[in-house]
Amino acid sequence: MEGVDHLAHERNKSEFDVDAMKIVWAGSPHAFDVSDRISKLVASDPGFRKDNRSTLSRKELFKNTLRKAAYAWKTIVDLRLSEEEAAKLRFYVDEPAFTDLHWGMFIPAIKGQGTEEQQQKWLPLAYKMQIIGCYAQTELGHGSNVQGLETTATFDSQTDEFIIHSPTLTSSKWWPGGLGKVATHAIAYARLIVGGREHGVHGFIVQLRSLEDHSPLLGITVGDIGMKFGNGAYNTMDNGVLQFDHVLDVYSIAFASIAVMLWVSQVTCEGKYKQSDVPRQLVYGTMVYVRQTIVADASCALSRAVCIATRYSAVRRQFGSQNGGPETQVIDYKTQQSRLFPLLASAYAFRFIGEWLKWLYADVTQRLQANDFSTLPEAHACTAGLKSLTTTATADGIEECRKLCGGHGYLCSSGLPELFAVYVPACTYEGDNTVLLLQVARFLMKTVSQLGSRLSSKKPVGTIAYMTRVEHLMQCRCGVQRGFAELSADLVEAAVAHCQLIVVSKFIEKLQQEIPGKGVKQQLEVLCNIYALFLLHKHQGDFLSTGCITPKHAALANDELRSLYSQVRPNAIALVDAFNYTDHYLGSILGCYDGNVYPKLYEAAWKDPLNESVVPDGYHLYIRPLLKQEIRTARL
Ligand SMILES: CCCCCCCCCCCCCCCCCCCCC/C=C/C(=O)SCCNC(=O)CCNC(=O)[C@H](O)C(C)(C)COP(=O)(O)OP(=O)(O)OC[C@H]1O[C@@H](n2cnc3c(N)ncnc32)[C@H](O)[C@@H]1OP(=O)(O)O
Ligand SMILES: Cc1cc2nc3c(=O)[nH]c(=O)nc-3n(C[C@H](O)[C@H](O)[C@H](O)COP(=O)(O)OP(=O)(O)OC[C@H]3O[C@@H](n4cnc5c(N)ncnc54)[C@H](O)[C@@H]3O)c2cc1C
Repeated sequence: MEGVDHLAHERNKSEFDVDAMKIVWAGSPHAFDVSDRISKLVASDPGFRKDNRSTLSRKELFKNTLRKAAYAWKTIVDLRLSEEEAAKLRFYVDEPAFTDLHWGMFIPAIKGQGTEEQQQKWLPLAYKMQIIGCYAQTELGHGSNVQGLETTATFDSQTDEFIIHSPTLTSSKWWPGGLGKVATHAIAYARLIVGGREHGVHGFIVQLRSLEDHSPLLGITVGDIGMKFGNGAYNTMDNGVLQFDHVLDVYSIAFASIAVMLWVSQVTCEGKYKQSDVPRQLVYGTMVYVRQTIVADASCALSRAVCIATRYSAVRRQFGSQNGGPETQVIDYKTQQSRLFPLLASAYAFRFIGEWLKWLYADVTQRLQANDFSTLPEAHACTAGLKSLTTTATADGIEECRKLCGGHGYLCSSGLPELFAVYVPACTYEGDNTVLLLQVARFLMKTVSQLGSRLSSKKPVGTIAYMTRVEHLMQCRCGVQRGFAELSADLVEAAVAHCQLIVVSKFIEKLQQEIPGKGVKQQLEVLCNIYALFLLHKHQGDFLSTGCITPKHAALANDELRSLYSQVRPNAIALVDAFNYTDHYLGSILGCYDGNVYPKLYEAAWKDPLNESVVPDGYHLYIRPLLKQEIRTARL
């Protein structure tokens, strides 16, 4: 039944203006227009086909990614796309590639930490992709503990150059995306040594490969670190290993073009190190920037999984047939709703927290430029904490969506296994999620310790303003200061609660704005209430044990949740349509717009390479001898 909309009856039930909700989701009419146009452009171009990823070998997969990146770049140049349109094109191409690190970390690192002179030298080349960069921080032995990195950068006052060296196996750079096979340059992080003294970890721009024939420069050993989790998935990326060797050959390094990122500190020609008066934490600035983009991306990945699971739940029927009539749509089961609708609410909540964090980041950047560093600790805590919260919830949410789709969710053609495999490293990269929560906990404890302190006249503001209203924090401040490590598991829970408070309060603030479109605000209110009450329900033990609510409140919250799920039910399909995803982007038979799932699943199965022949390769060697009881004599 090609061309029939199997979900039309669901769409007819909706009680709000879907087109207006699409604008809310996109952020503005302009953002919607760009997103809509570029998504259709990508979907209609066979050059961006992606349905064969899970069956390609690593080499074929990687070559295909190189082709797509070159094709994407040609499209961007030929169509003279703006930066906003180019970023959307990358988003809808939907394939991790070296270009992400070039545009997402290498360029921002130079913009954020390089001197004006360095920016003038490197940015024009990088913008035209005449050099391709990566971000080489993590080593085999250390990722989280950045101050523990072992690579050294020793200033040689004779030649005015830095000699970069990997002194041990564990100091090999390990993981940087784009490094393995593509990057010509890296921002490499190394301990700066000047005149025999160490001055902590700094970033250096290092050329890795020849711009003529792509061979590694002298003293540089570089390659890919190998296959990662899942088929296709993140294996389109060449995460790499890199060693610098200068030990007996200073010229090898002199050959390379190396420059320290000097915004935070300076090394004079006479070989003197000068720390400038900006906080040294600004060396970590690129991570703050990327964490903020990761939060904005979480809602995209979660909404995609939720869209697939919601549409399929409306198509799928099991049990409950009355008098030979149709069986029950699984979306009508209360258990299905109680698993699915909080995820739908989370997708919207994360969308709005992403928007707010973008604003916070722009605000702190503006202040830094005016030498106002006062909000940096809060910005660090918010980006770290929200990155941790949203990526954990999204990875778990994608897996829950797979289960919500039953057996068919386990097929690659559902799109969910690959989405999970691509997404789940977000819980680790840009800071392990627990390590990041410990940073939030540290920030909270510091704030608590300053509450009521005679030495500090500062009142907590922004996301920690509520602390002045929490009386018992005043009593517990001394104990926590002494026992941080001992209490760290509990403090991580407190950090999550703090971040959830930010998400809920920013969702509520969003609803205080004018939101046009019939019924749109009402739908968002329902989702906001689901998000908050679901948390209360899930953590009711904590709320009850701390006396924040009574058992009666807990029961009422649960009743209210059930009623809210019923209100979402008729609008569920329209709420996921509002994401405005093309079938190409969703990459899922279960989530296709028209809901025509079964014929598509059946057809896709026959396209599997195993079905190219009726009798499989290997029959004569392994199956027939087994059947004929000849296995003992067969040569396996
Ligand atoms: C196809 C063609 C397309 C063309 C397109 C055109 C344009 C399109 C654009 C497309 C863009 C693409 C977008 C893609 C997006 C990017 C993709 C993302 C891919 C991700 C790849 C992954 C990369 C990485 O993983 S990089 C490595 C990241 N590593 C980490 O995160 C390490 C984690 N560790 C740390 O951050 C720290 O070291 C930490 C915080 C754990 C250290 O703790 P510590 O021991 O306490 O450290 P210390 O140094 O002593 O700290 C002292 C002090 O400083 C505070 N602190 C720490 N960090 C920060 C910070 N970041 N900011 C501010 N303050 C900080 C810390 O709290 C201490 O404070 P006090 O307690 O007050 O002293
Ligand atoms: C797909 C992918 C892409 C990546 N891309 C890049 C890149 O482009 N550039 C780059 O430089 N790096 C990159 N990385 C590396 C990434 O940033 C690190 O893996 C990450 O920061 C985690 O560090 P780690 O591996 O050292 O983990 P570890 O710190 O070794 O973590 C192991 C375990 O120890 C726990 N742990 C660690 N420290 C503490 C502590 N203080 N207290 C309590 N528990 C602790 C963690 O919670 C975790 O459970 C990438 C990683 C992945 C997976």
